[in-house]
Amino acid sequence: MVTTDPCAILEQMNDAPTTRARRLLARATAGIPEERDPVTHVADLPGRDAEVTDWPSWAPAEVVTALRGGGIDRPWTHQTTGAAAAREGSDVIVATGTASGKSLVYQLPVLSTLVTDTSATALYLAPTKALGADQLNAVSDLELDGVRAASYDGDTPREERDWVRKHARWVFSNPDMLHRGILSGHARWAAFFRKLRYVVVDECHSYRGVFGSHVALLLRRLRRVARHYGADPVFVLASATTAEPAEFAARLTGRPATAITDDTSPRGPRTVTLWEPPLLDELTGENGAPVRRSAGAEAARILAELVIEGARTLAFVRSRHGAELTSLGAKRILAEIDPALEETVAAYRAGYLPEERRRLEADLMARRLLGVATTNALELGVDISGLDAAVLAGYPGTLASFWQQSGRAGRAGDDALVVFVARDDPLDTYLVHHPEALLDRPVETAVLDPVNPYVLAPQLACAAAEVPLKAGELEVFGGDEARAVLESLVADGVLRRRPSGWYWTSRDRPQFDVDIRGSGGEQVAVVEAETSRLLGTVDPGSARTTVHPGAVYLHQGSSYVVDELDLETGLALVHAEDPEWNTSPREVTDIEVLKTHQQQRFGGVTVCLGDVAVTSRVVGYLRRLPSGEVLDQVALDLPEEELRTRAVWYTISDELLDTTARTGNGNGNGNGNGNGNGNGNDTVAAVEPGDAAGRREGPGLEAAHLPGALHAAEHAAIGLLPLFATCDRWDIGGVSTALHADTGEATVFVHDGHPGGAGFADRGFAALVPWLAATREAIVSCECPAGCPSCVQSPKCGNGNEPLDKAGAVTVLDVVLGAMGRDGEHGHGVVQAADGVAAR
Ligand SMILES: Nc1ncnc2c1ncn2[C@@H]1O[C@H](COP(=O)(O)OP(=O)(O)OP(=O)(O)O)[C@@H](O)[C@H]1O
Repeated sequence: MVTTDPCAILEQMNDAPTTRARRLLARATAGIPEERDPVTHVADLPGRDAEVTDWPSWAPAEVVTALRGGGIDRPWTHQTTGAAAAREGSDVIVATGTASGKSLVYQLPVLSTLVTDTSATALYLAPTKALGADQLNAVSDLELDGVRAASYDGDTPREERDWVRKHARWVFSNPDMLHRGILSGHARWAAFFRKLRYVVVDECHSYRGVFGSHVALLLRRLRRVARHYGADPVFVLASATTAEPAEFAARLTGRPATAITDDTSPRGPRTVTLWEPPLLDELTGENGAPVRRSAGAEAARILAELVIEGARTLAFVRSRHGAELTSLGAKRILAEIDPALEETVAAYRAGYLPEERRRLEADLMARRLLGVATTNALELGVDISGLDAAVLAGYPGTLASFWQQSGRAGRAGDDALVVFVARDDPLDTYLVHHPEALLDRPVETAVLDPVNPYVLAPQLACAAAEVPLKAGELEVFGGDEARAVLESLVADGVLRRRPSGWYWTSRDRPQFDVDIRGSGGEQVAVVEAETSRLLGTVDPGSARTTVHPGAVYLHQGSSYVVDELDLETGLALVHAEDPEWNTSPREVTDIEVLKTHQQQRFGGVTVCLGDVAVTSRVVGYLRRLPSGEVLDQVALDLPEEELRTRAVWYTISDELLDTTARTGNGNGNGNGNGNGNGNGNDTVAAVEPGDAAGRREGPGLEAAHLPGALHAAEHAAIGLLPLFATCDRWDIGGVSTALHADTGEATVFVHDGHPGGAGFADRGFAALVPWLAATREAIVSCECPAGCPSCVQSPKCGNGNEPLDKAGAVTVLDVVLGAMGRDGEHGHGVVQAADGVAAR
């Protein structure tokens, strides 16, 4: 409506967006009624000017000329500081923001050395083949004489491999190839190792969890083999911004490193917006819970609006399928407005060739493309920056990724918009209502645990097969832990102990049986029955839940349905089919405490960290529409499985529960049905009927509500742990019970999802108070009446999210936090340990 009232005009002028980012935001929210305003927070982050310096005098002129020709006129200060430290022989980790020129920090010393010492060699490792190919192209484009950079990965043709081994001086590879293709036959690489001067570990923050633990041991193996040939290479690590980079580098490589964290690259100002999609009136989810519009659908709408404004935008979506759907959604909206705009939107996911990535980068730069919906494939190492906007559909799992993705937007001198759209889960809900947890917190350090015996055992076997292990070498592999693992390897006949050390005796190479990306054991092959094409492999531990008969399996954007799962032969047969539903397994689970490593008592609350055995059986699956609507449940009969891992748990004594019930501490009037006789992974464990009944009464945690309250508290805690440990909610599980046989009390367990653990439970134990406080906050800040996916429902609940008692969960957490807070000394002891490393 046009107004002529001068006051109103003045007001409108004051309200009018002043920056481009604010104008884009106004466009994205235009037409949304105020009562459905999805924006929960807007923050304007300032920009920064570059700090440039001169090229170091030690860099040969031809190297400087080549780099200048590649577009770098003068280096930024942090680049020369890092490069100089590496040049002087110190291991370096450069942990600075997106597009801050980390590549130059290793290119400068490596290229300088290769040019001046014509026999020197270097190794570059990337977590993905695509990134390795991109970085190789960047170096090859410099056209420096004699550098002979070449890739050695799964795609390198056999006939080229010989040439690379003999002649390449800078080899671009990945951890998988280093493990299977280089270290396993290192004698053939003797000349390369003898002169190895640098090892570059790019995007090293992605080495976390079980994979990170494997890579940490792999890098120790690499150093040993290099030493065997008389070389002692300098390690240069590049990482997204991370907390405690020096400590992380030391954990990853086993040796101290100099950290470069002072980012002197220029950065434009950014407006970061937190966005919570509205609850839908027309749909309900599991157990009648309200559901929100999906983050992907919301991102499609925002993407379309920004494209209309001519803003170059990347939308990050968590799954490949989701990225395709978001791109399609945006195209559909644009087609109705201007068919020409439809062509400016595309989807991008992993598996694209380097040339395709290049084309995409070029198209975005030339504005032939304006909007791209992508998985995190465009997060690592790709040379796309300076965009107008980034939309993040769902929290990418770590703050490092959050900043990495949002850093694609913003160039010096021009402001950019970042929109974080919450998915319907507790962590995202928490974050959009607690901007400080997203915007003001230091980036977390990556969690890995190189002394996990399940990782250490196969890695030590590989190490011994490469070069017999000597007693003096064990410190770097974990000292006592390594000795214990070696003893068991000897007892099992895997290794032989001789006075001079530990020897691998078989003719076979152990590397081929050790999957560094999995958690051990034979992978299950997913094969299309009709064509016999191998689509991919699945961890043995997750095969029952991801490729059970009837499961919908997504591969590279295509959908398949599983016909048969044979666990003995490790084979899942599938056929191409794209049903409108997805599937989620139902399981029953039991947990047994094997050993308690740490225990703290706080009055009636006890918190523990220890080893557990989790036994689970998949008993069926739900078929669910993308809207969340459940179609039906299908029964399955699969064998039981045992997982030995680490867990953190808390117990509440009967007395404390009785007090709570009597004093009405908490309102306990949720909707839990308290049947308490289901059990499952991430769910309530078996409870004898009536065991809790009769013991507890009152308005607080009364018996009938207790299983649902514990179950809901457990779900929300699983959802929030990724805030404190760099894990995904799918990396961890949980079990809750009103009476556990081993603890004798009401207990909530949260456990690592991998054999031996990956350090996540340890992290949870160390950060118990802030973690449970955030869990409580996530529940109370959700507006739903009785529990929904944004707070206490879990997408992977083995029990169909029953029973769940939202209000009871708050009471449980109040009781636990109250007890820990009351017993101040101990309580604080635990909190302080929270910032420590998750080492054993
Ligand atoms: N000193 C410099 N001056 C100008 N441009 C530079 C400078 N250093 C690097 N660049 C350019 O900045 C871009 C990003 O560099 P680079 O890919 O090395 O950054 P990065 O920190 O590794 O990025 P990512 O966060 O994607 O890993 C490249 O196009 C590069 O050419």
